[in-house]
Amino acid sequence: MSFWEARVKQIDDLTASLQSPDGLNPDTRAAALASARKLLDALESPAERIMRDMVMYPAILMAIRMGVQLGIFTGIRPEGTTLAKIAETSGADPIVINQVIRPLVATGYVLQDGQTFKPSALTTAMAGSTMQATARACFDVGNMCTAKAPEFFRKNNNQFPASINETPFQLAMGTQLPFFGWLGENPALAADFHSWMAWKEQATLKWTDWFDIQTRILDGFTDDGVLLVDVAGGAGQYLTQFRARFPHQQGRLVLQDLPQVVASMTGLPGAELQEYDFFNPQPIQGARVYFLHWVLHDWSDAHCRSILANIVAAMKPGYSRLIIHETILPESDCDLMSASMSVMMMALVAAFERSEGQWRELLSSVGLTAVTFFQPPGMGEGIIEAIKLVE
Ligand SMILES: C[S@@+](CC[C@H](N)C(=O)[O-])C[C@H]1O[C@@H](n2cnc3c(N)ncnc32)[C@H](O)[C@@H]1O
Repeated sequence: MSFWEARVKQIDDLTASLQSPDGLNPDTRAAALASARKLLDALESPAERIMRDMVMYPAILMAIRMGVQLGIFTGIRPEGTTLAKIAETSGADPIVINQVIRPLVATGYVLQDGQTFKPSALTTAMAGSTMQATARACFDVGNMCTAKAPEFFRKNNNQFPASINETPFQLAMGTQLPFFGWLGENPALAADFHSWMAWKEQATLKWTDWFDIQTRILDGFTDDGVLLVDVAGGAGQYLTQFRARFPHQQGRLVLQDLPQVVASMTGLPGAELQEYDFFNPQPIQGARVYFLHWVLHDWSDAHCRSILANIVAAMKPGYSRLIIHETILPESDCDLMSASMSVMMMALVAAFERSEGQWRELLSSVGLTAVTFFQPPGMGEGIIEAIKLVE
C-alpha cells in the first residue's frame, strides 16, 4: 500500500468511527473541522475548487430548493422510493425530477440504491417543516439578493448601500419597501423567515448553556419586576430557551416586536408579548436585562444608535444589563459563516456584522463604556455585555 493509499484508509477509518458530532468537545470539534477543511483545500486543485464554487454551488442550491418544492425530501421512504413515484406524487415531469435528484444524490442530500432513493440524515433534516421554511426564506430572498448584488453595485458605482431603501434587496424583489416592511406585506415568507430564525436558535450553541447567567444576571436580580426583555424577539425562541433553562426563576420575561409579528403569535408560555417599535422610547424601565439577538446586525450605525439610545434611557444605572448576542468579527481570518452573514446583511438591509472595535465604538457613542466581551467555546456568536454607569 502506498503512503497515500494508507492515508486514505486512515481517513475512511476516522470517518467511520465518527457516528455523530454530538458529544465531541466543542473546541476539539472546531479544530477537527478546520483541519478537515484544510485537507480538502490541499487535495483540490484551484480549477476544481473554482468549478465547485461557481458551477456546482448554484446547481446544488437550486436542487435543494426544488427538492422542497417537489416534496422529494418528504416523499422518500426508508424502504426506497422510485423516481416514478416521486413524479406521480408531485405531478412533475420525471425528467425534471431526475435532473434535480442527481445533484442531491451527489451531495448526500438523498441516497441512491439502484433504481430507488432512500433517506440520508440530510433528507430527514430537510423533510422537517422548519428546514423547508428555511430553504424557502434563504433561497427566495437571500439568494435572489446576492445574485442581483453585482448589478446593484455596478449601478451605484460600487458604493456601500446608502440606505435600507436602496439595497440589492429592492432590485431583486422589485419593491421599494425595506426588508422588514416588505415582510409585513408578505405573510407567507414572513412566517418562513421566523421559522428560519427559530431553527437557527435550535441548531446553534445556546447562550444559556455557556454564558454564566447565574452569576452575571440572576444573582443580582432584585426578584421583582422584569428580568429580561427580548427586544425584537421574533417568534420568541430565545425566551422559550431561557424559560426552559431556568423554569422556576422569578421575574417577568417580555418579548417585544412589531405589531404584525406579535399579532401572528398566539402567545408565549411563561412570557408576555408587547407590541413595540424600537425607534420609539422603551416602555419598560429598569429591567435587569435588555436582550438583543440578530437585531443590531440588521441596522447601520446611525439606526443602531437610535435603537440603543432608547434602551440606554430605560436602563437603571449599575443594575440593568444590555446583552447583545451577536457575532464578534475577528479582525482578520474571518470564518465563512460570519463573513457570509455580513454580506447578506449588506445585500438585504445595508448593514454588516461588527468586530470588537466596532462594537466598542458603537456602544461608547451611546454612553456605554463598561463593556465586556465573551466568546463561546468552539464556534459561535458571542455576548457583548454593557452596563450603564451613571444617569
Ligand atoms: C433577524 S430577526 C431576529 C429575531 C429574534 N431576535 C431572533 O434572534 O430570532 C429581527 C427582528 O427584528 C424585528 N424588527 C424589525 N424592525 C423592528 C422595529 N422597528 N421594532 C421592533 N422590532 C423590529 C423583526 O420583526 C424581527 O423579528
